Amino acid sequence: MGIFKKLNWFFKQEWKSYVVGVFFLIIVAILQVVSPRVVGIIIDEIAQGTLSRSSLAKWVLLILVSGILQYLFRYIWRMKIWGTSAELEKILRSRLFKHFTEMDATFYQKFRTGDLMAHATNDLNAIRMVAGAGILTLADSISSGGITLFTMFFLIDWRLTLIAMIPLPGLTLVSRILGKRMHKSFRKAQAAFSDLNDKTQESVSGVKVIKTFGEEEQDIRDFEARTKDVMLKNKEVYRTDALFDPAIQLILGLSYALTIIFGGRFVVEGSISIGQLVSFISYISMMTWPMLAVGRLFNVLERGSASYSRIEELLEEKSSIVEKKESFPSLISGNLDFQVEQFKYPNATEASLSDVVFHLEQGQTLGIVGRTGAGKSSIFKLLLREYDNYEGRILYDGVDIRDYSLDALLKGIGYVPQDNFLFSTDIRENIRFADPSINQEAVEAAAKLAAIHNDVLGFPEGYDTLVGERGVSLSGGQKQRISIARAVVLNPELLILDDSLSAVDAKTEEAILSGLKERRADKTTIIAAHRISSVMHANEIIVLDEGRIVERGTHQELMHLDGWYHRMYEKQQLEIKLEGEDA
Ligand SMILES: Nc1ncnc2c1ncn2[C@@H]1O[C@H](COP(=O)(O)OP(=O)(O)OP(=O)(O)O)[C@@H](O)[C@H]1O
Repeated sequence: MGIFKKLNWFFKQEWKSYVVGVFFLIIVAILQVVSPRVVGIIIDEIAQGTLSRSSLAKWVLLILVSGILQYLFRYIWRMKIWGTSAELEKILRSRLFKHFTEMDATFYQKFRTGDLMAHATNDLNAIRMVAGAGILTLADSISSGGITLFTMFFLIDWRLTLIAMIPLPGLTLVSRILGKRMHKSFRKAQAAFSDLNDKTQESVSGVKVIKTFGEEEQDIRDFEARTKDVMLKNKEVYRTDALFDPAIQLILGLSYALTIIFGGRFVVEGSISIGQLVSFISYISMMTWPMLAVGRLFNVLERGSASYSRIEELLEEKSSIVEKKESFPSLISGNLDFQVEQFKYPNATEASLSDVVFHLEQGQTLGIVGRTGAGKSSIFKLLLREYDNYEGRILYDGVDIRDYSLDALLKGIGYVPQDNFLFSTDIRENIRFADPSINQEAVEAAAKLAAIHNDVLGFPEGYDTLVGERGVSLSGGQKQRISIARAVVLNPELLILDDSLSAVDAKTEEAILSGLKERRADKTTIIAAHRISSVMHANEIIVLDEGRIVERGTHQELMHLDGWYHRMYEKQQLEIKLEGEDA
């Protein structure tokens, strides 16, 4: 029943609908006892020979009217209670989604996509059942069970009612034992479903890779193992579930037996009429539903409670990135000072950045090169405030980036990530993602700067062409250039290109870089690349190795150093020459 307490906030908010729903539910319960009593009266009138045509018509009409009213009122309470429960699912889903958008990188490393999706679908469904089926069965079993018992007690015979109730405490025992088992097994089943969801999500998005490596068989086997696990855990849930109804039937069976033994004796003794015994037996059969409902209620509540704790655990996760109460609201601008003494990813043992210090005047460009895993992307993650747990400071115009509001910081940065991502909409919307009110002229200017404009004109529907799963397939270079256009369209204070030119050819790269230089003369740009040609015109270039700056300077200075940079440059020049000869 704890789950009702947890959902109290919702019931308080929606009490009106529930009051109307429960009111009609009680009316239906009262109407339900009419027919068996009327049947009992008719039987007694037959036995006494007093039944007339007109009294029979009266009783039949009463049964009919009660039937029609039950039909109407059932409709009302179902609409009220079911409809309101859908509202709960909506509220929780919005809350969960908002929470997802506020979470940091650590959260997304800890919880996988499929798992989060399982929470947002299956678990919310189980909670909605509490507010719908749960409330309904609770109110229904109490009202119809209570009213039936009341009628049996006061209108038929109180002794027989007490005797028939003897087996009822068994119900509490059964519910308690099976309820506990249900909670445990349902939690396990939901966790297994999360796991399966993850697997499905990963396999579907990675299907091309799986096929290229001919690993379908292995993947199918893996999938089957997880499906089997979900099935076995759900079987356990159903096994517990299946034990409820027979246990209740057994308890009811005992009640019937006691009623027939003792009720028969009372009829013989003449303390009750035969008609009353018939009504009483009908009432016992009417108790079947409230009692089954109690079983179902526990089932629904235990499932809901298991799911609610899973959702609560997610909602309790806190983002480590918190905005200060009095944050600096103006957009970032000015000089950038990056002074990180040490940065370690949460749970990592080794530092990913050590003593990385650079100063960038407004309008300057910084180049970052280094082997893979050297720490280039880590610098960007700190600039974008994906992590706060570093020693040192990052200042924009002398103000720590942790003092800016997140909005002010992130709106000032145009970021092209390494694994660029396009949304399933048209090219125009992808480019003006940051602000849908940007006009076509600005979109085209950004596309020209990113050297994608001519490609777009070549597509069947130009800027209206859909991309993503249902649209055209774009080449890696085209995707990269649309991502660049998206980042430059607002002419941000800081532009970050994280290996964003890797899939474009040398000529296009040159066109993009010179365009950026011209357009962004008064803005700051950071370019990380494997190709030296992407960074050689930067005001300063840093060479990273294992998270440390090992060489720094302009292209000329680095060439004189005769270190990693120089060797890399020579090697890449040689490759270009060989490619040219091949061609
Ligand atoms: N989320 C993470 N948790 C723990 N360690 C991480 C995480 N992301 C990156 N690292 C580690 O931090 C180091 C630096 O990684 P980073 O992605 O910054 O390198 P990079 O220079 O951008 O490499 P590449 O050129 O291949 O993109 C690597 O050793 C990497 O294993």
